[in-house]
Amino acid sequence: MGKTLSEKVWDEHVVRSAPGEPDLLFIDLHLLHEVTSPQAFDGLRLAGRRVRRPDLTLATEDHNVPTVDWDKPIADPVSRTQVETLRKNCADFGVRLHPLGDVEQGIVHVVGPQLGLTQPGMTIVCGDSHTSTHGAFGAIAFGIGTSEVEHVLATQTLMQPKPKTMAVTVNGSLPEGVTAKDLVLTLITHTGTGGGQGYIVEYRGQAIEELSMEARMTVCNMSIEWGAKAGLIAPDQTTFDYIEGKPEAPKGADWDAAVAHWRTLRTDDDAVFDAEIVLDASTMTPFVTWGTNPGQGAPLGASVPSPDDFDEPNDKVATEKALQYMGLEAGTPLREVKVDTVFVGSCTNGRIEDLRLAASILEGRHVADDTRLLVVPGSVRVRLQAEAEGLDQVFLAAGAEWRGAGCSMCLGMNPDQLAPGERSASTSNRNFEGRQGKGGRTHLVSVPVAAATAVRGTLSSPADLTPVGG
Ligand SMILES: CC(C)[C@H](C(=O)O)[C@@H](O)C(=O)O
Ligand code: SF4
Repeated sequence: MGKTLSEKVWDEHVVRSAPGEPDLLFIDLHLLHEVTSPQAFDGLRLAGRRVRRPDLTLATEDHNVPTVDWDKPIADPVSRTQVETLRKNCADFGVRLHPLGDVEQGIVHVVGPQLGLTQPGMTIVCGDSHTSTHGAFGAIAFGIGTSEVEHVLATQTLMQPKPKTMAVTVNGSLPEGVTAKDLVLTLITHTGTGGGQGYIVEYRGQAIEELSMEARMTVCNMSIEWGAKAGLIAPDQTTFDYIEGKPEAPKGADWDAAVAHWRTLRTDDDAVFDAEIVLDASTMTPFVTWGTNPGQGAPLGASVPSPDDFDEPNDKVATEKALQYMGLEAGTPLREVKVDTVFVGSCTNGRIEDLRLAASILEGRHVADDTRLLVVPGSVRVRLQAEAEGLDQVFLAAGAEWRGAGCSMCLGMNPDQLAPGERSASTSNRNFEGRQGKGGRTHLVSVPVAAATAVRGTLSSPADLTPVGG
């Protein structure tokens, strides 16, 4: 019997396997940030150990950094301590760090791919659940806890039970204006937030093959939001073209050898998955969340649901609770929901293609009165590229705030936060209670929906906008 893609990558990394025990895996790339690494380094210090493979370890500052005044000392004492601790740890242990102010600084899941460090067939870990993003390149990539971070720092290996395999096959093509974000939000509402639990998921099918690398990252990013251990996509020409020429990509004969190997990283025709979900992309529409988990979503053209719309008692209760927190009334058309703040950014949708798309919609238009738009590049490189293309000028002319790189309003660990009761349309990946600030209300949306919502002030898609000059 053949093997699935994830089984191939897994098997290539097993250092030790014994019946009834988790496998010991070699880790090709270990990414670090300021939030989940301090105790891990403390553990090394206590045990008198060094970092086993600093050459396979990379750190960046992203969660606690401000997106304005980044050349000044960090004002918040907790954030400042986190960042300073990372700097000291990286200096003490010889780990490469891209700090605030460095041209390679940014969200860890944006930085790895843009440096060409993220490559097909790798095992990649980070003390961060959205490490699944890197699966877009055909890597097994997943988040780990702080004690596991310590283990990987010390040994460059990790104990892991082999997950089951699932295929998500997305047939057909996405309609014009419908994005990877709509696809993955649709999937999560279909499966629920626990639907992927215990599985490594391979996304495949025509709609997935047609996605750009950055759009594939958007899909894989949200694997954890439906409980999957990891999500990956078989590497193809789109993948190779994206990696080629990146600073850390293989060069010359090494490149040819790498691509030859990467071409073998496909699920064999006779391989069997433990489970499969089949979706049709051609029926998908702009999709937004109305609730307090990423699985509480609906097409933008629908109305806020009522608890009575659900059969399961748990779903009824969850809906009632979510509507109360979100300050929404059942039956309200989603397009009438008024939004205070729009956030374009995060490791889900903070890359250059996202900013180009947002700018293409905002060009010649203005953000609605009483609405605030924050555009936050996922990395300094993304910021500089956007500025070279004049996208910053489009954002500023539209009345948006153009910020520095970081996680920003994706989560309330830095100054970019919602006020209690404030409502956002956000291109990030989590809408939990308080995620963007205590009492804040989050609607997860695609980039086009975010941009159109900023212009109209209510949840909208570009199709709702009057033509520029019209
Ligand atoms: C802070 C970090 C551990 C966390 C994660 O694991 O994902 C964060 O990045 C998030 O998105 O919630
Ligand atoms: S952008 Fe958001 S989801 Fe991504 S790593 Fe930062 S906090 Fe986590």
